Amino acid sequence: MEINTVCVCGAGTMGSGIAQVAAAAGKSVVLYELNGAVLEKARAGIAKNLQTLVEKGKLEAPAADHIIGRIRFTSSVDDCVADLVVEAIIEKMEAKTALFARLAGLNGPQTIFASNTSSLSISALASTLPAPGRVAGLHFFNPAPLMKLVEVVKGKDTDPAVTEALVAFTKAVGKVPVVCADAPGFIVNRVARPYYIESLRLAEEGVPFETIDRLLEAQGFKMGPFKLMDLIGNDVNYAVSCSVYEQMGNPERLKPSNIQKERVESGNLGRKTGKGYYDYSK
Ligand SMILES: CC(=O)CC(=O)SCCNC(=O)CCNC(=O)[C@H](O)C(C)(C)COP(=O)(O)OP(=O)(O)OC[C@H]1O[C@@H](n2cnc3c(N)ncnc32)[C@H](O)[C@@H]1OP(=O)(O)O
Repeated sequence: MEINTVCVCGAGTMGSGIAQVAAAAGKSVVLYELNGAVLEKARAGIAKNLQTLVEKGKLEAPAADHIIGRIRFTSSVDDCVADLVVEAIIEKMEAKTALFARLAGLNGPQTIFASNTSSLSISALASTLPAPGRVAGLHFFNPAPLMKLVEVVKGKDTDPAVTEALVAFTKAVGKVPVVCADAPGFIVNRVARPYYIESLRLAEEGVPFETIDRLLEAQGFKMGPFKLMDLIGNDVNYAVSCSVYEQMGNPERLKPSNIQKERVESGNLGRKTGKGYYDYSK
């Protein structure tokens, strides 16, 4: 079950990063996004990332051209035919199931349907499709071109051959796969939840978020929790917080914070909107 062609659905931060990673590894990629402005931003972002690598001497200019040339940017769902479909659209189950149902009708029986969801149940997503055995999780981390880990999530019906194919694909694109069970937040988001939630509690109690970030970075964390939430996107992080909280039975210790909710409602989503906990507009 070799994966040579990849369709990435959703050209936001994660989708464009995954498309870049797959194209850089020689795969033929379709990047599908309905919103033309988002698609254009993705094209410009990938071109800029590749240009930066060229300027640093890490990539030859012709190789950069080949990488971006391997990505077909499209707003037409009819182009979404591939060996592997990876969805990285909005973190809502109904949107994901509707997309996969549509794409199942376009693709052949061998196509693998993978979700980059951070926390939604892969088994629940698969159960709505005609071939649940072809569905799995393929969870990249932000920024996808840099972060090595990928969680390969087995749903209750995922065919073992599909898991194997995704492990091989992950390695082929230069990442490190970890196969995990379909549990709330999988591994990383389950373990990381208290990093955010407890930091938000401290902020609610009046500790400045800059101080919390500074202290944790001084302890060796690459990014303090507030900088990291701004990188991930406060909308994404809040959706994951709510999803893990609900799936774990609403324990007080995992209750999402109003501070997160307020950031989402005010549109201060982090780096991608120019403002979150910090201001990136300057
Ligand atoms: C919500 C979910 O389900 C999943 C998630 O995504 S959880 C979040 C997971 N991500 C993390 O935990 C990220 C933690 N942070 C880090 O690892 C690092 O801070 C970082 C890699 C993002 C940046 O590294 P840094 O050393 O702090 O900063 P910086 O010096 O600016 O960057 C280091 C290199 O990365 C590159 N880089 C930084 N951001 C980049 C991006 N978005 N895309 C591509 N390259 C990037 C820089 O150009 C630089 O390259 P050189 O070494 O060639 O100069």
